[in-house]
Amino acid sequence: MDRLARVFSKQDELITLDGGYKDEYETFKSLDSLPAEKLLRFQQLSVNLLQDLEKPHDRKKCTERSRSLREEGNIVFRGTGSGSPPDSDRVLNACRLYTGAVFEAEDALDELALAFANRGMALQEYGYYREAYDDCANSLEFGYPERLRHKVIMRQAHCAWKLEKIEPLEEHLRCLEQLQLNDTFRQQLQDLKEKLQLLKNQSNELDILEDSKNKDLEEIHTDPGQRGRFMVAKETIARGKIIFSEKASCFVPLEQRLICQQCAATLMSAPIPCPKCHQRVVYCSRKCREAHSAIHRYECAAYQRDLLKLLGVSHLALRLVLTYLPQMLSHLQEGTSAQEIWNGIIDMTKKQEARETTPEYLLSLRMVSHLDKASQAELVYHILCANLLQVYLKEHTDFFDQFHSSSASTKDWQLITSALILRSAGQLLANGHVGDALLPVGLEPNEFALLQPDLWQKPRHLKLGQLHNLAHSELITAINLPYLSLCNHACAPSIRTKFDGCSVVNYAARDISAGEEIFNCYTRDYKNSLKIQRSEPLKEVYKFQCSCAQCTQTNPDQDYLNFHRYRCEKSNCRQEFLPDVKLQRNNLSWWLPSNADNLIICTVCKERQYFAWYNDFLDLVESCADSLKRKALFQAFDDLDKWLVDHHILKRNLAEELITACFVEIDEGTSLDKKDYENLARIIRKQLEGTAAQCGDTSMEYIAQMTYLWDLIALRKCQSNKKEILELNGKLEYLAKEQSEVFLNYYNDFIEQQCK
Ligand SMILES: C[S@@+](CC[C@H](N)C(=O)[O-])C[C@H]1O[C@@H](n2cnc3c(N)ncnc32)[C@H](O)[C@@H]1O
Repeated sequence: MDRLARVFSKQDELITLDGGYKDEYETFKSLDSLPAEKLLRFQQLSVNLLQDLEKPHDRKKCTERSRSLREEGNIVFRGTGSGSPPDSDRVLNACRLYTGAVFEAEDALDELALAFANRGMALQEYGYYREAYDDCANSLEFGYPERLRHKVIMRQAHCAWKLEKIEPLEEHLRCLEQLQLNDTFRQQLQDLKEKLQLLKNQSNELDILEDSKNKDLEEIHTDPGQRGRFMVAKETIARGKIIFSEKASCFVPLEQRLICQQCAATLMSAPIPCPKCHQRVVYCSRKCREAHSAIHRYECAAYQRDLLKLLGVSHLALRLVLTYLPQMLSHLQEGTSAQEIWNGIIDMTKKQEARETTPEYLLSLRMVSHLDKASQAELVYHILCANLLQVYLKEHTDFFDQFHSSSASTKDWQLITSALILRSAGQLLANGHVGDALLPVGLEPNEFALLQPDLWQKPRHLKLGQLHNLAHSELITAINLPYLSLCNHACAPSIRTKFDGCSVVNYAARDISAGEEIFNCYTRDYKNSLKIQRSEPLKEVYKFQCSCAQCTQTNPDQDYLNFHRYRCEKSNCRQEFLPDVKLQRNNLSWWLPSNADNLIICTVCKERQYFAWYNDFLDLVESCADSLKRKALFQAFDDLDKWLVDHHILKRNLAEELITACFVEIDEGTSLDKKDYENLARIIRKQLEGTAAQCGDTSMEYIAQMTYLWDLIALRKCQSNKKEILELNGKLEYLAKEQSEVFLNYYNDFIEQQCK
């Protein structure tokens, strides 16, 4: 980052942005008219930076590291020694080591092929047949030794049979027929042929095409004032109903998280890395790798240099341009100059059609941008990022080859590309979204959820009592959703957005009347923040002053303050009070280390509150392993009612501490006594009530907390009833598909029977 800042500040000295900001094209055109010497120096700085970022690559080391992990995996897989872990843990541990071997091999292809082959074997034994099938294909692709190929093809055929894929199975069997096989393999081949015949007899492969198209419940209106376009309900929409769904036009993983670059899957059992870009890009399947290749071919060299993580929103902007520029090309071929092409693009953005007929890229091209209102420093930063990416595409990829048949020159297309990246960056600052998902607690960004032996008993089936360990809500993608971006902001949103990989589903968060505007919330909502905490980013980033129903009422902070209601600790007062927002410097969370000097004063008797109980409570949490201290902890929790009223947010934070500490004990095999479990269940239920009140009963926060109750019910440590169990089950709708499958399996494995 420092290096980038140094280069950018040198480039900044070379350019001057004269006059007001016109548009993205004019910006780069004016750069192009710098004096030749300056322009050369300006571009050379980017070229040098890209060269500097190149990392030396030692293939021998890759080979050694990969081999060593593979050999370790082999030892674990064979499970020598009497103290070997149970079968499923042993195989999953081996998968984990083989995955390490796959990653470390990078482009040492011999090792890579062996690592994939071994992982395929372990995945097959575990029951991940689709993934094992892919790994066999990976291993063959990367040059698995000729004389042993029949083993891998046999495995592939076996997986194809398990997956009931008739055509691939036939093909693998045909291939095996032509190889020299010993008796054992001949016998296996014969068995598989019989299985194929059986499959064919019962085959009735009907692809059920789901009609995912919902009836349109919304339409777009335009406000001639500053609010621009906005979305309105065509008819009454009941709470919980799906209003619309959308597939992202593109996304990038946040913080270099290793999620599938094509479909954003997070729970991977057999990540397939790109062997060239140093373990930074993965896919959940060969199909996804294939589908993403049109984009990755232009990003691979940038990942190798670790360039993209330096560029923030400009990476998403690049991806948007890589995705839609080729789609627009046929409309722009005729343009003979950069100016003509740019005019063509702007003309396209002005035409209005119905949503169904609007190409996706036009929805993105029409998003609002506030670059004209950006500060000079911000603007220059985005210009330099766009320029750097254009230089990168020119110097390190064949991106510009696709324009050879067009009438304009490569130089024209370079200008257009920079301008489009800048335009997209400006638009994404005001329109980009951040997607979330539930992941295992404490998972490192380079670890894979489905390879954690402590969690799983079989593919996608958690072990008993482990659901709470899959309840960490994490931000994983920066994502472009141009249709959702048409919703204006209100601090009390009318939609609840579910992120499902690279798609979203938007539910009505409350009943919406016909003709009512449908609002999204761009910041934390009114129950989770003070007005001032929201209005600053809304002004800074989205360039408007919020005048929504919540912000314009007499006490705009009342709904948030209700979760900060205290009872004065002075014995001669003991009155309920709400803290004074101004005295608190707009931050009521005095318990966070960053606000430690924020005092709370009772607004009735004006006495300072000392909260002596707070540290005592945390000490008890620390000593939760001791059964007597644990009893004292439950008592201390009940005592919080003396000072914290209703669903005080701090009470909920402390409940979270208590619940997590107790579950650490449970995870370690401690059996709590009956009363402890009763107390724990009572506190979790109370916690769910509080979370429903502040965040809603379909929020990720609510679902995350629900996992604790499900675990207690599954472990038969607390009583439940059909109504509660079904109610909780209903929340699974709000989880991404891959997570809801795991939750549903858990429900079927351990909970459903208790409903009867
Ligand atoms: C994600 S876009 C929303 C759609 C936008 N109105 C359009 O025409 O494309 C965000 C931008 O819309 C405008 N906007 C959104 N909510 C608004 C509100 N409540 N009041 C005023 N302007 C708003 C701001 O310019 C903001 O930066």
